[in-house]
Amino acid sequence: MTPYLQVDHASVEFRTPRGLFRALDNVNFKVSEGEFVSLIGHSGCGKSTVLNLIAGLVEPTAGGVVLNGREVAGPGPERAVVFQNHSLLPWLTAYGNIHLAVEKVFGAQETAAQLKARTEAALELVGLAKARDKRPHELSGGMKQRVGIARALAMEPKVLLMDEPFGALDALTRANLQDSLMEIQAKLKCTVVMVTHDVDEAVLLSDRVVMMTNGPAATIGEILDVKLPRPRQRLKLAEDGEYHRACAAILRFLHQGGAERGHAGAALALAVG
Ligand SMILES: Nc1ncnc2c1ncn2[C@@H]1O[C@H](COP(=O)(O)OP(=O)(O)OP(=O)(O)O)[C@@H](O)[C@H]1O
Repeated sequence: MTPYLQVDHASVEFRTPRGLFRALDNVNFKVSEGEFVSLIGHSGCGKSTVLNLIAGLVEPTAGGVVLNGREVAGPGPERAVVFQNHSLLPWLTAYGNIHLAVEKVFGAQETAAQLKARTEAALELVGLAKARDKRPHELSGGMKQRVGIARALAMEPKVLLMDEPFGALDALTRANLQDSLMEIQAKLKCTVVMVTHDVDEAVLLSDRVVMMTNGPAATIGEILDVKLPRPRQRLKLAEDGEYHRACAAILRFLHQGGAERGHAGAALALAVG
């Protein structure tokens, strides 16, 4: 079967003042349509570079990315990105930020009423209908991330790319948004690739977790299937043996395979113990 999305034996080198730096080496994995895949690995290993490669923001030096049978050759509206820091335009309201993206993607073929309906539906989807007229400085961190997610989803992307979307949020807001994301994904059945540092988050949300080795020249170490039925409820998972086995497998990889000997390994050993 042809995969929906494939990072196909991709390598990335960056030019630096000290010469070429090989960030990724022969990264190869496939994602099915509607699947939720997380990328996890130690800080600086190359997770964002993989995501940017899929987004078309970084060019591979070897290999490539194929989406739905077509080679990715730059950014496109069928691949929407949500960053850790919301990246909203400060002078526009929540409605305005989403509407701008909607207009860019659908403006040429749809009426003003249709664009308005799309924008309102996206606000509704993330539970922000009442905050539509607020500007980013009037919104909490979690609300800003919700607007960012709504803006990305309003573009009806084939693939939603998320780079540590909840990394800057407190634990409760984060849990809340994770639950919303699971509901939204169940409803829209979109394909998601998400970068995270958080083992629990990866297991809770993902169908598969792609574990990366440390850089330079990072590559895929292992891929874990998360065999937990959906819908998933975090409180029930706390007592689920399969959930704990999945978390332990990732921690083991990060500790043994992904971690450099030294500080990173020691820190994770504390987390496991
Ligand atoms: N434009 C660039 N030029 C030079 N080096 C870069 C560039 N972008 C990334 N790198 C390097 O490539 C490596 C991978 O970076 P990347 O941001 O993908 O890692 P990451 O796993 O997402 O990190 P973190 O978890 O800390 O966000 C790092 O060593 C980084 O310094």
